[in-house]
Amino acid sequence: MSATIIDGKAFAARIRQQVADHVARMKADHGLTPGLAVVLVGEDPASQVYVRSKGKQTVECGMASFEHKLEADTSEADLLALIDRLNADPAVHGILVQLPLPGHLNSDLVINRIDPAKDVDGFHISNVGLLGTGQKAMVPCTPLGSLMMLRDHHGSLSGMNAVVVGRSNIVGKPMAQLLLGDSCTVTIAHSRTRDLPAVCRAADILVAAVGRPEMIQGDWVKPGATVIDVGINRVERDGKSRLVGDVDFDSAAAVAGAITPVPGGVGPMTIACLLANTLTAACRTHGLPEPEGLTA
Ligand SMILES: Nc1nc2c(c(=O)[nH]1)N[C@@H](CN(C=O)c1ccc(C(=O)N[C@@H](CCC(=O)O)C(=O)O)cc1)CN2
Repeated sequence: MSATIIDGKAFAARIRQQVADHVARMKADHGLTPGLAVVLVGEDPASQVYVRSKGKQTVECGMASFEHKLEADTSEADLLALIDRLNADPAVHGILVQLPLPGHLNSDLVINRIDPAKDVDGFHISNVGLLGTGQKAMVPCTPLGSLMMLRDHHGSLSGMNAVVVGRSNIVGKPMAQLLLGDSCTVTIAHSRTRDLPAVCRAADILVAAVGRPEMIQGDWVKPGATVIDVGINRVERDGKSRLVGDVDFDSAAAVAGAITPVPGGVGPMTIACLLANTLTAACRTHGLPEPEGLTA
């Protein structure tokens, strides 16, 4: 292995410390405590773990955490009514509805009910449009965390060839917009892209967000490229359950210049950026200066 390992766990800890320091100053100087409301519908085990972590890390940063756990058969009307209450609550600066939602609920309708100023996931159509037009937006947490790691590693990304494999609204599309905003030449590739290995081999920055375990092989990676692996896939190996990314780590790390591991890469940055977005939302709501280095 020759690649530098980009340590998302350590990076996320630094972000959380920056958030905690800023929150402490906000309390002391303005008597304000940022608040994050997280809504979980149903009992998906992975979602329960993520929501617990979000609540714990929110409190550890000195912010207020409001958890709303609803039954799996909650009606759309009841969920929308809860969002309306959170939109109107001045103690709540950020609202997040944990995804995926149970099948009977329309995720687009639910997300677009959130006040865009409190949409700390950056999934509301207004924030999608603001990001796409290069305006100040709430930015989705996983792409924001990936961008922070890339900026930290490279300094400027200007002029680099970036390939994003995956076209989801949550990761692939906003990641491409952010890289374009940093003046990369961006290609969005996907499962139907012709000669996907050759497209990937042209990338100085390769972002894998395709949701297929270890699909991207070492011989798809340009020597010296930076590989950001957004995939989190649980697979069975030798009778044990393990997490792997969308990149075949060992073969890619032998070729890449830098690579994020799974676990311990992009994943921890997702929650750290959620905390940063909650702080940013609170600052914007109260007309205070935004935290430096924690926004796109
Ligand atoms: N409303 C949202 N729903 C979902 C999002 C999101 O950003 N907003 N993202 C994912 C889940 N997610 C946060 O919600 C998330 C996923 C993974 C991690 C993480 O730290 N992963 C660790 C491994 C954890 C493990 O052992 O299982 C890692 O990669 O090191 C944090 C948050 C879907 N839903």
